[in-house]
Amino acid sequence: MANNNPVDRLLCPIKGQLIFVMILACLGSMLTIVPLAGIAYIAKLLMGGIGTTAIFSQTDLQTEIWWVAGVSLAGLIIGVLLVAMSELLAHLADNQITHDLRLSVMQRLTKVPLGWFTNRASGDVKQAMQDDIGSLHELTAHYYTTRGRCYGVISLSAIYLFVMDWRMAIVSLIPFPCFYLIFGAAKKAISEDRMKGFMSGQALINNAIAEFISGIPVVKTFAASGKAHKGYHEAVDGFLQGFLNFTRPLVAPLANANAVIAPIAVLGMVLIFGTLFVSLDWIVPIDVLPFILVAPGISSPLMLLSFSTHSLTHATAAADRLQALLDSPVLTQPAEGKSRHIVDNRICINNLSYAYDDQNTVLSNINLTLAPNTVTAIVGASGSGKSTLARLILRFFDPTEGSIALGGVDLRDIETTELYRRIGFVLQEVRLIHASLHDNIALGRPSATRHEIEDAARAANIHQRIMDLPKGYDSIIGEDISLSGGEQQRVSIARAILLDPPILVLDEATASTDSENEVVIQESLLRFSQGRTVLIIAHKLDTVMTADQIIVLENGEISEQGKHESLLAMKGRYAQLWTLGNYQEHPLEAF
Ligand SMILES: Nc1ncnc2c1ncn2[C@@H]1O[C@H](COP(=O)(O)OP(=O)(O)OP(=O)(O)O)[C@@H](O)[C@H]1O
Repeated sequence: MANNNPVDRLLCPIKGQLIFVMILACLGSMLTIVPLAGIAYIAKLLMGGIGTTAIFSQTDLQTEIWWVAGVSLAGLIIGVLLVAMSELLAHLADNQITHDLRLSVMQRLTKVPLGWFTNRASGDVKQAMQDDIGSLHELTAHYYTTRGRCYGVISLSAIYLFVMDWRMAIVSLIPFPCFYLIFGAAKKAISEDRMKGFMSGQALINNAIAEFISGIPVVKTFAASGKAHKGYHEAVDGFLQGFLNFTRPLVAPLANANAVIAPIAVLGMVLIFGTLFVSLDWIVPIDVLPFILVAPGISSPLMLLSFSTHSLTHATAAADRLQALLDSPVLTQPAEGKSRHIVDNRICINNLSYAYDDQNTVLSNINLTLAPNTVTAIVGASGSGKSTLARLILRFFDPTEGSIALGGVDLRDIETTELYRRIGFVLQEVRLIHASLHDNIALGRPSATRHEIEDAARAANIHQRIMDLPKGYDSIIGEDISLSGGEQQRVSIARAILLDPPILVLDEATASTDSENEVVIQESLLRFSQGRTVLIIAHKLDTVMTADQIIVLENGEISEQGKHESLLAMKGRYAQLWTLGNYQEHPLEAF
């Protein structure tokens, strides 16, 4: 049966190494017990135990003591070396898996549909790439060696004590099962409801903090009313209550459990029962020494064992998220060569429907052709599905029903690189990278000359703004310059223009631009779109009134379709939107 444990699946490539480091750590820590046993043995020799005076001459006794001391020292040195080696190998294994995981996540991210990113905050990806891989470090680099060391110390100590005297071993080890009894009872006291309350409180507070930080300007504006902080306060109070419910039943039992196995408590047990057994003549006083030396040393590895389960819980949650990321569905890539059948730059949308989830169909039964050399505009109320349609043409997602063909070939049969070589796009949400303005514009064509980049920037009406900067095109975004939303859009328009694609999709490409710049950009886009297949999504109807066809979307369906004049004459939804927008006829400024 396949192993579905996310930790096991993620750590599978280094499982062998982890088992090996665990065994090394176990052996190493066992050897560190040898000096304690050696000390006890030497003490017994010196005190005349084991009938030594009878069998050892003075010289033999000295030789025996040197031997034992030598073996003890060797045990200690080899033990420490083995433990150190296990730590080193665990960190090497961790480096390997971290490196491989980062690469796998990156590779996966390059294969997921672009629409995947619209559904996820970049914070999620950052959490997986940085925080979750960091949590796995606890597991790979430390958990297995810690467990190995603990098992080694506990098992060899117990065996050694039983070999020394089984009765003393039993009474010396009694505190340790007691620890688990008390600790186990405490864990049972935390019902699933309490655990859920604590976890959901934690999630609520995380969201509240994120909202609080992102909304600080608003919070400050409304702080006088005191209401703005309410959500945050409620989340904090809720978390506190959940935290108290969760921890209250734990505090006392945990303190008791820890007290029971504290080294001093174990030593107390050893001394009390040692005295008793000596008075009963079951053992001689020197027989208590191994228990004094070794039994208290079991406490800390036992505590470490119980705490190390925390890192396992943490790592399991992290592994879950990472595995989900690695299992994200990828965009199916067609067999090579199908793109060769693309005959022109015509886009045909056939009976297309799309739903983001099972319940809500966002687009239904769309039939539309975007012919080469024409500009098609999509208008409609907010939420009518305009951006979704644009994203489907860009293959951010595949249609739920129906198909989109480019030059007679289904988009699903066109390799991604070929698709984006043919279709350029400028979307509402602009993404610029932390690099120079030159590199940002040349992102899709790194071989472009400075002259070509400047021409593209001129067409997007951003050239002069860039030239006014002290470092010009070499200004690093985010370091040398902070661009406004409109300026960012103009940089991304320059980027699309430089790519020179035969098909262009513009989704509110000038939405953040002021009216003056908008007119200039619309004019340059108009020049640029000549001879291409262009799809424009616009909120402002007057910016697309000269489009070859205007599509009116209503609740995910095409309600009207035609040229500006014929749509106005229909006196339908378009005419209504035109009247509501109080637009003026000024065709020169439009497409
Ligand atoms: N990633 C998504 N996941 C789920 N639903 C979505 C997603 N993106 C959009 N929607 C929903 O799909 C519907 C259409 O959204 P879309 O963004 O396509 O509309 P729009 O006409 O472009 O709106 P606007 O003009 O405001 O940008 C809306 O109801 C929206 O809530």
